[in-house]
Amino acid sequence: MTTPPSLEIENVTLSFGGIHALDDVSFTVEPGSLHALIGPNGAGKSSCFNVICGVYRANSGQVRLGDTVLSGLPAHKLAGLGVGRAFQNAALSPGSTVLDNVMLGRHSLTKGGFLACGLRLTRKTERKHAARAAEICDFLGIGDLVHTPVGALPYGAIKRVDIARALAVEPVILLLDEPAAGMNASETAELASTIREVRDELGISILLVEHDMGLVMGIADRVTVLDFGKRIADGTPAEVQADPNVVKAYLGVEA
Ligand SMILES: Nc1ncnc2c1ncn2[C@@H]1O[C@H](COP(=O)(O)OP(=O)(O)OP(=O)(O)O)[C@@H](O)[C@H]1O
Repeated sequence: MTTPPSLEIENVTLSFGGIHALDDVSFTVEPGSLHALIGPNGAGKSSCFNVICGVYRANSGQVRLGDTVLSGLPAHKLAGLGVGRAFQNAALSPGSTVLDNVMLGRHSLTKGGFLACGLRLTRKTERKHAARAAEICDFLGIGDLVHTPVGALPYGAIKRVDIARALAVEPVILLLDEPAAGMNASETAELASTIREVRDELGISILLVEHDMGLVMGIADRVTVLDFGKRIADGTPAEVQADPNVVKAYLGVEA
């Protein structure tokens, strides 16, 4: 297993009119680690996620994966560079099967993509990609659902399909935006152990953007905390939990 490159977020600033969504934010996702980005409502987590995956362009600062500068690249280029991402509102095709949705993630791995290749994609190649997509579904515990339309699945399974699609690009880093949003307690606990397995068994670095401090504290190696667009803490889960600035940001009171 080769060591993945680190993801560097360096002095990133993002404004919407007069609102500083991100104010000089820096942190590093170390190779093979599970790094959580947390903060209260409006702290800037989604803005940061969107800057990293090319949806928003930062006013200043840089995002790098190893030596590759990601800032300024369009979102669709990132998959080919080893960045997999799953969104808060899984943008899946509900009428298509689980396997067909996950196969869309294989798109970036074929020269020019499936659409460009059209009929030139050989059956053998397609079978190879379908087998890998099914293997990823097995890994995520949805292997028995590959022929089920996504629209017929319970919410927890839909989120897994979205993660499977992100893993189908064979990423070196997986970006997860509030994957537990809308899940019940047992779905959240199962998801937490799956995320841990992605790190431990696949060796993929993970950036987990999450509102819920409770979820990340048990699984993250390192935690960055944002509040009002600023980085207010960065450390191990125990360090940030004991940080008075973090307690104040979450509870609105001095520790
Ligand atoms: N597209 C936008 N246009 C204008 N302001 C925005 C936009 N997106 C975010 N903001 C503002 O930027 C700030 C950070 O918002 P962001 O959604 O990144 O926070 P968040 O930490 O993800 O919050 P939540 O946990 O509520 O999703 C907020 O003040 C928000 O109102």
